[in-house]
Amino acid sequence: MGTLDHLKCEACSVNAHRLSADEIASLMPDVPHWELIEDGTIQKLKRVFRTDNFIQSIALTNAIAEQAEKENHHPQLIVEYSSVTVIWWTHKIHGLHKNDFIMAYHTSTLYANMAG
Ligand SMILES: C[C@H](O)[C@H](O)[C@H]1CNC2=NC(N)=NC(=O)C2=N1
Repeated sequence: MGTLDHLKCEACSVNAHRLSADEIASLMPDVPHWELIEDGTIQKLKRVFRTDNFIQSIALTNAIAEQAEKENHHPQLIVEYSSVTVIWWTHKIHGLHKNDFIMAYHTSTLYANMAG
Protein backbone atom coordinates (compact mmCIF):
# COMPACT_ATOMS: atom_id res chain seq x y z
CA MET A 1 0.00 0.00 0.00
CA GLY A 2 1.76 3.15 -1.20
CA THR A 3 1.23 6.79 -0.25
CA LEU A 4 -0.64 7.30 -3.55
CA ASP A 5 -3.08 4.48 -3.01
CA HIS A 6 -6.09 6.45 -1.85
CA LEU A 7 -5.40 9.69 -3.68
CA LYS A 8 -7.59 11.11 -6.44
CA CYS A 9 -6.60 13.56 -9.13
CA GLU A 10 -7.26 17.24 -8.49
CA ALA A 11 -8.65 19.50 -11.22
CA CYS A 12 -5.70 20.93 -13.08
CA SER A 13 -5.29 24.51 -14.26
CA VAL A 14 -2.52 26.25 -16.17
CA ASN A 15 -1.33 27.62 -12.82
CA ALA A 16 -1.15 24.18 -11.20
CA HIS A 17 2.06 23.30 -9.40
CA ARG A 18 4.64 21.61 -11.61
CA LEU A 19 6.71 19.23 -9.51
CA SER A 20 10.32 20.15 -8.77
CA ALA A 21 13.21 17.75 -9.29
CA ASP A 22 13.29 17.03 -5.54
CA GLU A 23 9.54 16.40 -5.41
CA ILE A 24 9.82 14.06 -8.41
CA ALA A 25 12.73 12.22 -6.80
CA SER A 26 10.72 11.75 -3.61
CA LEU A 27 7.74 10.34 -5.54
CA MET A 28 9.58 7.96 -7.91
CA PRO A 29 9.87 5.17 -5.25
CA ASP A 30 6.04 5.14 -5.09
CA VAL A 31 5.82 4.15 -8.77
CA PRO A 32 8.25 1.24 -9.19
CA HIS A 33 8.93 0.14 -12.81
CA TRP A 34 8.09 3.65 -14.12
CA GLU A 35 10.78 5.59 -15.90
CA LEU A 36 11.26 9.37 -15.77
CA ILE A 37 11.84 10.58 -19.33
CA GLU A 38 12.57 13.96 -20.89
CA ASP A 39 10.65 14.83 -24.05
CA GLY A 40 12.28 18.05 -25.07
CA THR A 41 11.78 20.17 -21.98
CA ILE A 42 8.80 18.16 -20.74
CA GLN A 43 9.33 15.51 -18.05
CA LYS A 44 7.06 12.48 -18.29
CA LEU A 45 6.49 9.10 -16.63
CA LYS A 46 6.70 6.06 -18.92
CA ARG A 47 6.13 2.35 -18.44
CA VAL A 48 5.83 -0.48 -20.96
CA PHE A 49 3.28 -3.13 -19.91
CA ARG A 50 3.84 -6.52 -21.52
CA THR A 51 0.73 -8.42 -22.65
CA ASP A 52 0.08 -11.92 -24.01
CA ASN A 53 -1.77 -10.77 -27.13
CA PHE A 54 -3.53 -7.86 -28.79
CA ILE A 55 -6.86 -8.60 -27.12
CA GLN A 56 -5.18 -8.26 -23.74
CA SER A 57 -3.51 -5.03 -24.91
CA ILE A 58 -6.91 -3.63 -25.86
CA ALA A 59 -8.46 -4.80 -22.57
CA LEU A 60 -5.73 -3.01 -20.60
CA THR A 61 -6.16 0.06 -22.80
CA ASN A 62 -9.90 0.12 -22.14
CA ALA A 63 -9.39 -0.21 -18.39
CA ILE A 64 -6.91 2.68 -18.44
CA ALA A 65 -9.30 4.74 -20.58
CA GLU A 66 -12.16 4.23 -18.12
CA GLN A 67 -10.01 5.36 -15.21
CA ALA A 68 -8.68 8.33 -17.17
CA GLU A 69 -12.19 9.48 -17.98
CA LYS A 70 -13.22 9.08 -14.35
CA GLU A 71 -10.28 11.17 -13.17
CA ASN A 72 -10.32 13.50 -16.19
CA HIS A 73 -6.60 12.92 -16.58
CA HIS A 74 -5.42 11.17 -19.71
CA PRO A 75 -2.23 9.40 -20.83
CA GLN A 76 -0.55 8.88 -24.12
CA LEU A 77 -0.97 5.21 -25.09
CA ILE A 78 0.93 3.14 -27.63
CA VAL A 79 -1.03 -0.07 -28.16
CA GLU A 80 0.85 -3.00 -29.73
CA TYR A 81 0.19 -6.73 -30.08
CA SER A 82 2.29 -7.61 -27.03
CA SER A 83 2.55 -4.41 -25.02
CA VAL A 84 0.92 -1.15 -24.03
CA THR A 85 3.21 1.82 -23.48
CA VAL A 86 1.73 4.37 -21.09
CA ILE A 87 3.10 7.89 -20.79
CA TRP A 88 1.81 10.35 -18.19
CA TRP A 89 2.33 14.07 -17.98
CA THR A 90 0.11 17.11 -17.46
CA HIS A 91 -0.39 18.91 -20.75
CA LYS A 92 -1.64 22.13 -19.15
CA ILE A 93 1.60 22.70 -17.25
CA HIS A 94 3.95 21.05 -19.76
CA GLY A 95 5.36 18.81 -17.06
CA LEU A 96 4.68 16.53 -14.14
CA HIS A 97 1.97 17.10 -11.55
CA LYS A 98 1.14 14.88 -8.59
CA ASN A 99 -1.84 13.71 -10.68
CA ASP A 100 0.58 11.96 -13.00
CA PHE A 101 2.07 9.95 -10.15
CA ILE A 102 -1.40 9.12 -8.82
CA MET A 103 -2.47 7.87 -12.25
CA ALA A 104 0.79 5.96 -12.82
CA TYR A 105 0.21 4.20 -9.49
CA HIS A 106 -3.37 3.33 -10.42
CA THR A 107 -2.30 2.18 -13.90
CA SER A 108 0.15 -0.25 -12.29
CA THR A 109 -2.62 -1.51 -10.00
CA LEU A 110 -4.94 -2.07 -13.00
CA TYR A 111 -2.23 -4.09 -14.73
CA ALA A 112 -1.42 -6.12 -11.62
CA ASN A 113 -5.11 -6.94 -11.17
CA MET A 114 -5.42 -7.98 -14.82
CA ALA A 115 -2.30 -10.11 -14.67
CA GLY A 116 -3.84 -11.88 -11.69
C1 LIG B 1 -10.70 20.23 -20.22
C2 LIG B 1 -10.05 19.03 -19.53
O1 LIG B 1 -10.39 19.04 -18.19
C3 LIG B 1 -8.55 19.15 -19.59
O2 LIG B 1 -8.13 19.39 -20.90
C4 LIG B 1 -7.81 17.93 -19.04
C5 LIG B 1 -8.12 16.64 -19.73
N1 LIG B 1 -7.12 15.60 -19.45
C6 LIG B 1 -5.83 15.95 -19.20
N2 LIG B 1 -4.87 15.00 -19.13
C7 LIG B 1 -3.57 15.32 -18.96
N3 LIG B 1 -2.63 14.35 -18.89
N4 LIG B 1 -3.20 16.60 -18.85
C8 LIG B 1 -4.05 17.63 -18.91
O3 LIG B 1 -3.65 18.80 -18.81
C9 LIG B 1 -5.46 17.32 -19.06
N5 LIG B 1 -6.39 18.25 -19.06
